[in-house]
Amino acid sequence: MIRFEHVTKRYPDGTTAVEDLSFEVAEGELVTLVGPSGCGKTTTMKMVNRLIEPTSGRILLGGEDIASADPVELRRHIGYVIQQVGLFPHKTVLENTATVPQLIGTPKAKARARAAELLELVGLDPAVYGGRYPEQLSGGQRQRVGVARALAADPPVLLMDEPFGAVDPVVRERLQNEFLELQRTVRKTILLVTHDLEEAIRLGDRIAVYGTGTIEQFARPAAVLAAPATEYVASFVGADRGLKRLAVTPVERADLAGAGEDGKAPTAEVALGASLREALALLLQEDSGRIGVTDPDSGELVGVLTPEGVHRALRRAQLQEA
Ligand SMILES: Nc1ncnc2c1ncn2[C@@H]1O[C@H](COP(=O)(O)OP(=O)(O)OP(=O)(O)O)[C@@H](O)[C@H]1O
Repeated sequence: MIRFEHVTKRYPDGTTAVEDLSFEVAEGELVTLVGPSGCGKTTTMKMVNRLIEPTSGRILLGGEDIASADPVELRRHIGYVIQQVGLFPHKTVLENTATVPQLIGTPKAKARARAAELLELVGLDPAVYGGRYPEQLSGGQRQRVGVARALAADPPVLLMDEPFGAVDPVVRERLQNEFLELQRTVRKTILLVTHDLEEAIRLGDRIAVYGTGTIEQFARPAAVLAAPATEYVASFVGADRGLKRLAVTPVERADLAGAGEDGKAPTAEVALGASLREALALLLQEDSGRIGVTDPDSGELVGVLTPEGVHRALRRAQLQEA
């Protein structure tokens, strides 16, 4: 869907921001770009909607070279979410969200109805928040409006630059979870920039770990944690990658013990597919040392997870990635 072919960007002062970059984001995939400050993440992203033009190489969107597209037309198909959100201060939340559809000619009533739906989707009741101005919202709520606004024109592609950067860690984690939930429904092709490895791991279907101006490793989060491609990536992911792996390893049936072996129904539950981290957090609060695991579709109990199960799951993940 988005394809970089040998893309280099050199700024007029001679700074090489990215060099010979080649990678691809599949349709409906969420790829996170992670790396230290100044490594070229934002430059990479801004070349996709032509806010920055590459020096050499080309970028294809749905098979078409974007260099031959009209930049304004191009940007209509690409939602853009930035950390400072960039809401219009003198417009209400509803008006802000309806801006792009109206710009592209959607009748006002229809644009507003769609905006209300989207606000609902990102967890803001339009009846409560629709009439407010941005300054009357918390940072997290503004961030959600930013996401709703980017989705309003229903673009197939979303670019997100540190979209959850401006909020505290607790709100951030909640927004990330909500966003993943949302992505399950909307299935956009997303390029998301972050300097936070945890965020990259939690959100990305695949991660691009940047060194200076180049991608050191492009792989699934679990693979980056299990087998860092270079010394640099190993030091970037750090010594606690065993713990980070909890966040990317799902609870599977094979990890479970039979339900009701001791006749007592578990008092806490997670669904199959939840992360081990989530499961372990619950497990640590349970005196019984076990939690129930349910089928995400039917809600039925399919087994229980114990500390041994967590251990088994981690071993399984290690073996799979080895
Ligand atoms: N207009 C410009 N002119 C010259 N150099 C630039 C320009 N914009 C960015 N750079 C340089 O290009 C490099 C990559 O910048 P970029 O903004 O892409 O990094 P980043 O990884 O997004 O960083 P951060 O996480 O701090 O936002 C940096 O060395 C930066 O100083």
